[in-house]
Amino acid sequence: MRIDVVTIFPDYLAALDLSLVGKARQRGLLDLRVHDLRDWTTDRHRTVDDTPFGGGAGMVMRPDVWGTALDDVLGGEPAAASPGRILILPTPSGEVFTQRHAEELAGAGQLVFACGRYEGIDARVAGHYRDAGLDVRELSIGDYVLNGGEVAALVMIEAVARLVPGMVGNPESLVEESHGAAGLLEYPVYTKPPEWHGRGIPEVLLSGHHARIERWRRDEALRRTAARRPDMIAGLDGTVLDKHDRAL
Ligand SMILES: Nc1cc(-c2ccc3cc[nH]c3c2)n[nH]1
Repeated sequence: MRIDVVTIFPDYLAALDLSLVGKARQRGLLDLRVHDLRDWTTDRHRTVDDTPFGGGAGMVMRPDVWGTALDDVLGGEPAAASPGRILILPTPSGEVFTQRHAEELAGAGQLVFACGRYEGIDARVAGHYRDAGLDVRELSIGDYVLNGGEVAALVMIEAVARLVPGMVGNPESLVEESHGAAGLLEYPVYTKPPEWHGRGIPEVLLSGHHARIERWRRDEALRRTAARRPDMIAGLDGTVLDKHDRAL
């Protein structure tokens, strides 16, 4: 998979040289390229923004600079001729990014993240590439406002990259996870020491009885989800909950 990030703060993406994503890049599993938007400016001051039409505070990022950058990064091919390519615009006003998005994006051939700053990117940029037939997604990572798209891009890249085959050593660990296949939050986990600040371990986890352990974990996941994310319970399809679950 190829991932391109276009930003005026390329150093913000240095975290992608570390840990799993960094190793995947070294192993050639991930072709991740970070680009400085200012490399596509044409003036002495390397200007990327201007005042908003209609007035108001702040500045807006120019469509012409973004257009030349994205045309280059998309390889100059007509957008429609590039299936498996997705242009992602992090924005507080986008659809909220979820694990389902991560799973879908992990199957793409190329992801291009356009990280805005200031008051955002001129709205014509998204429209231009959408009308050219490209798959354009305006995505939020949550209902809070950041100062730019870079942190959102880091979040989405990590969530996607860890799903790319070969990224994590044990693919099993991708199955048992919060927001996993069962659509429930993760159960609580424990490790040594068996006692810590006078707090022990749930007895069932020391029993060696795997069926009981599995059931306890499922119950805890259900309890946690009902308490913290009742919206997720409402979203479960009827097949997920068995009669034991419903009795909780
Ligand atoms: N979920 C979320 C995204 C953002 C975001 C994304 C891009 C820009 C550009 C300027 N401010 C921005 C904020 N805030 N919160």
